[in-house]
Amino acid sequence: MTSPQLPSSLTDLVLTHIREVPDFPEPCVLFRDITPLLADGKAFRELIKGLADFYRGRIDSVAGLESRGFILAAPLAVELGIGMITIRKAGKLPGAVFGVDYALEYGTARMEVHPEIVKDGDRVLIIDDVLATGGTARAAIDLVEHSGGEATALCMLLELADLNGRKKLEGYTVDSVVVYE
Ligand SMILES: O=P(O)(O)OC[C@H]1O[C@H](OP(=O)(O)OP(=O)(O)O)[C@H](O)[C@@H]1O
Ligand SMILES: Nc1ncnc2[nH]cnc12
Repeated sequence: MTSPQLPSSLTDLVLTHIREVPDFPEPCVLFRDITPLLADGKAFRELIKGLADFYRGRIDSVAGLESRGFILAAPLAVELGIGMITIRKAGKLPGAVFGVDYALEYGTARMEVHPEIVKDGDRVLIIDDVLATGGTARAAIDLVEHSGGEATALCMLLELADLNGRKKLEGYTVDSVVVYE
């Protein structure tokens, strides 16, 4: 069975609201800045409503990845009337956490979750702004699954295809609103 495709109207909406900033945060990186999209209330609302229509009835909770993923996860969860799972960088969540270390382009990082927040068998949508090397998204899958949830789909606003992030996510549904080849 083929999985449903995000509507192309959402792709156009996002594409027209992204600002490209060369050499940020370091030389030779072309930074894709989502802040113009967030600042346009009509466009931001249209995006969240479009994503809600796409996932309605197929997921039980939305996992947002710190920090730009939070900006998308929270309104989407509210629009759908479901809960948001907060996946944070190391040392930010209080109490007992489960953590996963992962590789960045340079160095390593760690993401953490409160495992009891994820209900057994919950269909979880993982959402973030950018899929680059895929390390962050892969760590999020491991956190959700270790906590008893099902990583039903990953939604990425922007996918930087030349960094091959999808390779780390083989076997999972990855819905990217915009793919930069
Ligand atoms: O696919 P990867 O190579 O793992 O990279 C993608 C991650 O990088 C960015 O986050 P960043 O760590 O810059 O944090 P921020 O959201 O707090 O800016 C982006 O928001 C993704 O979470
Ligand atoms: N090129 C890029 N633009 C915006 N966010 C990013 N995160 C990782 N790479 C990025």
